[in-house]
Amino acid sequence: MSHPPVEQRGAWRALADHADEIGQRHLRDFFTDQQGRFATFSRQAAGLTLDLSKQRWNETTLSLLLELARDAGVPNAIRGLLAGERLNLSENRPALHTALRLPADARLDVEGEDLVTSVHATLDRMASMVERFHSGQWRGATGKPIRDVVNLGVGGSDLGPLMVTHALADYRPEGVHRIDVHFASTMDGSQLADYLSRLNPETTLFVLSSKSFTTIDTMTNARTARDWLKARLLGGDREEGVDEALVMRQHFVGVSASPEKMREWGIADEHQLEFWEWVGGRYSLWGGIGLPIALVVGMQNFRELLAGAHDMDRHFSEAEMSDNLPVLLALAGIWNVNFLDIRAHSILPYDGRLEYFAAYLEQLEMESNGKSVNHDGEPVGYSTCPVLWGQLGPNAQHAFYQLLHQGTQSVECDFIAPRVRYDDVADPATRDHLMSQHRLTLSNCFAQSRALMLGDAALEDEGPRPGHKRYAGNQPSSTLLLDRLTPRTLGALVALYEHKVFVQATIWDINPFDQWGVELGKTLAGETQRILEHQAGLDGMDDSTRGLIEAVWAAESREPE
Ligand SMILES: O=P(O)(O)OC[C@H]1O[C@H](O)[C@H](O)[C@@H](O)[C@@H]1O
Repeated sequence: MSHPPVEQRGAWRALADHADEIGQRHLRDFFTDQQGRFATFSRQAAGLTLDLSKQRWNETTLSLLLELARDAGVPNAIRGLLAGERLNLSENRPALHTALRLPADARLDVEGEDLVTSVHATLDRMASMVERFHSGQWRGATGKPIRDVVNLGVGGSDLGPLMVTHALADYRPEGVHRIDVHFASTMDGSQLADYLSRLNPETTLFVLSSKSFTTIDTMTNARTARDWLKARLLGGDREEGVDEALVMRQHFVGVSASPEKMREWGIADEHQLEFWEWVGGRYSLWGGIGLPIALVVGMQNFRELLAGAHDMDRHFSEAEMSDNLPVLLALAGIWNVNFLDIRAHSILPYDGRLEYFAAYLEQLEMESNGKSVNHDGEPVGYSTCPVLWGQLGPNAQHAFYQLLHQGTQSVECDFIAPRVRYDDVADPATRDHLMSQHRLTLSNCFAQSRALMLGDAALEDEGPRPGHKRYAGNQPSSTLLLDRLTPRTLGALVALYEHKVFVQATIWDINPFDQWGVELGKTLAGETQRILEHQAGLDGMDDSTRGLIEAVWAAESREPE
C-alpha cells in the first residue's frame, strides 16, 4: 500500500507550524499559562502513574500528535501486532512477545498454530525445572545439589534477566533451597574468570542463553565453562561413575530457538527450553530466557511479572489513544525528537533496585529504533531514535547532571520511582529510617525535574548572579511513578516501554524488530581475528587498523617482564 511519507502528511506539517509558534516558549511559561497541568497531562494504568506535564507542550500539541498517530495508522498497527501479523518485514515474521504473557485461558491462533498452548507448555517445563532447583533435587555430577547458576548470554539473552533479577531480589520465595544467579556476558571472559575462581564446580550449573545459539561471545564463554567443569569433575581420583555425559547433563541448561544446535552442542533434550523465532532477543525475558529470573523469585512471582505485562498489553489494546500510556509516552518522544530537535534522552530511576534498567532500555530502544530506512528500504527524511542513556538518578546527580543543568544540549529525561517503599520492614526503627531515606530520594527526584524545568525561576530572587551560577531550565521530562515496585508493576513498566518503542516505529515507518546494523561489525571482527591469529595477511587493511594490529603483535612478541 503506498502512502505519503510521514513528514508530508497534514498532521506532521501542522505540528511543524505549531512548533514554530510554541517551540521557543520556556517550559515554566506553560505552567504559568495553564492551571491544572498535572490533571491534564497525567494518566494511570496497571499500577503506573505517568506525568507528562513537564513536557514542552500544550493541549493543542497533544491533539495534533494524536492526529499524527491516527494518520500513521497506530490503532491498526497495535491490532496487527497483538494479532500476530508479520510486521517484521525484513525477516518476514510476526513479533509476538505479547503472546508470551497471555493467560492460560486466552486464545490466540496465529497462522493455524495455537500459541497459548505452546507458550504454557514451555512455562510448565520451566516451572518443573525451577521446582527441581528449589527443592535441592537438581544435583551436580557428584551428587551435590546445585547452588550457583551462571547465565551465559549477551544482549537480549542477558540484559532482561539481569535487570529483573536485580530489581526483584527482595522477592525470593522463603523456605526453598537457595540458588544464587550470576551473569557472564563479555567475550573477554572477565566476569566468567571471576566466577570460575570462586565457585565450586560440583554445585555450579551454566545456562546457555542464546536465541541463535551461534553468538560467539556466549559460545566462547560456554566452551571455557565446559572445559573448566570437565577438568575438575572428570578423571584423576574423582568419584566413580562421573563421566562426561553426566557432567553435560547435570551442569548445563540451554535456552534457544534452535533445538538442533543445542543438541549438537551437547545439551540434553530434557534440559532445553525452546523459544520461537517470532520472539525478538530484546523482547524475550518473558519466556525461557527468563529462567534466571524464575530461579531467583520463584515461578509464582515470574507469573506475576507476566501478568503485569499482560495488564499493560490490555491497556495498550483497549484504552483510547488519548489515555493510552505507551501512545502518550511515544508521542512525547516524537514531539521532542522531530519538532523540538531534542536528540538525547536520559533514563533516571530513583530506586537502587532499578540499577540495570537504563542498560536494558538502551538495547530495547536503540537496537529497535536506531534505523534510518523505512519499510521500503528508502532513507527517512527525519530523525528517529534519540541517543538514550542513563544511570541511577541519585548517583547521576553527582556525575552527569551538570550537563543536564548547564550544558549546551537539550535533553529529555524520564524519572522513575516507586511511590512507597520499605513500609513492610518488620523492625520499626529500621523501617522509619528506610522510609525516610525513600522520601529523601523522592524529594531529590521531584526537585531535579523541577530544577530542570524552571531553572533560575525556581529560586527566590537573590538579585543578579554570575553566569556560572545560572540555570537555563527548560529541559523537558516525564515522571513515572510505580504504586510500588513489585513483579506485577515491573512487568507493566517494561511492557510500557516495549509498546512505546513500537508506536514510535509505526510513526517513523521503520521496523523495530530487526537489527541488521550489528552484522557488519561481526563480519569484520571475524576477518580481523584471522589476521591477528596470523591465519590471513594484512593486505587491503586500512592504515589505522594495520597500525593497531602491529602494535598487538609487537607487544606479544616481547619477552614478559
Ligand atoms: O541470543 P543471541 O542469539 O545469542 O543474541 C544475542 C544478541 O546479539 C545480537 O548480536 C543482537 O544484536 C541482539 O539483538 C541479541 O540479543
